[in-house]
Amino acid sequence: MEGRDITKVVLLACGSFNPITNMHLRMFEIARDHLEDTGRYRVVRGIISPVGDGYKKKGLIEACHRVEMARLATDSSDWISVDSWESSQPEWVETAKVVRHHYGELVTAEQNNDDVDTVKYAKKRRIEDNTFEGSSHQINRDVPQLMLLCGADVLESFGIPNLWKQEDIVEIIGRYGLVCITRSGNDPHKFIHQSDMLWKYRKNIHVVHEWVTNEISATHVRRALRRGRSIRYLLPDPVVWYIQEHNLYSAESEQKNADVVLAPFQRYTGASSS
Ligand SMILES: Nc1ncnc2c1ncn2[C@@H]1O[C@H](COP(=O)(O)OP(=O)(O)OP(=O)(O)O)[C@@H](O)[C@H]1O
Ligand SMILES: NC(=O)c1ccc[n+]([C@@H]2O[C@H](COP(=O)(O)O)[C@@H](O)[C@H]2O)c1
Ligand SMILES: [Zn+2]
Repeated sequence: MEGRDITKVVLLACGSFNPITNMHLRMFEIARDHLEDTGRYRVVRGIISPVGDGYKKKGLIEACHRVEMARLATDSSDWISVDSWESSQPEWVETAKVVRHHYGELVTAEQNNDDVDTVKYAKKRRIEDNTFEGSSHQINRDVPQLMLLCGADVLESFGIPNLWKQEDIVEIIGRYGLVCITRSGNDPHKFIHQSDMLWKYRKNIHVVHEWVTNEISATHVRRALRRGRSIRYLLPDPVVWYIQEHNLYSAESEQKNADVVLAPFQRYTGASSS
């Protein structure tokens, strides 16, 4: 029987995955080891949620390809999977909403589980009031805790004006939790220290130091492809084959959205194109 004070965790990674790389997959493994090492958590699942085309990031190729590549990359994992809900929405979805959606799915799954498990069904549901920010929202302790998983560059992007709503950051970190993997060029501890808001919720931010620093980035992979260089061993072979088969990533695809303002800036400033 699992100890009462071990919390089940589901990790959710949001991003472009343009394309997915080995480092995206490593993030999950590193995060799971770190959380489980504390003795407080058991990581039961990892979800990759590729952003929709409406994000309008420069060089972002169609979601159907990014989702399929992420599926191929996670085929061999018994705990990481891909979810296409976010990418199939007609417009770009704020990350806080994506987190909310997945938490809702976990609650529904737990309720269905209760319905078929009569022992569990008879049991008094352990529901406690969530005291977060005085919200009346309830947390069911049987539902795993959902944490957003990201690299330190995403954490530092919280400081870019008009990119994130402050209340969204508070919700993601204060209500759910964040696991942040170090990335060279970023100093998440310093960033948290310098932000009063992040400092307030620092206990919900798990900074995971990656000692085997790995500079793989999707930008590097796309650049190598444009130059006809090998990308083998930077991403799983089935993803390499998929890219070759569909002739993805060219000088032309890198110009996609070049004149378009990134969706969050459009939404928060009213700007549409440059
Ligand atoms: N090498 C890495 N180390 C730590 N985190 C990473 C690394 N590569 C990607 N991530 C994280 O993975 C998530 C998805 O990132 P994203 O799809 O932007 O990949 P990327 O490699 O940064 O791509 P791009 O170069 O196009 O920005 C983000 O949270 C990002 O911080
Ligand atoms: N305000 C927001 O919710 C907000 C702002 C910027 C990026 N994001 C998300 O962060 C991720 C960043 O991905 P990239 O690092 O590939 O740009 C994406 O999933 C994107 O949707 C969310
Ligand atoms: Zn990135």
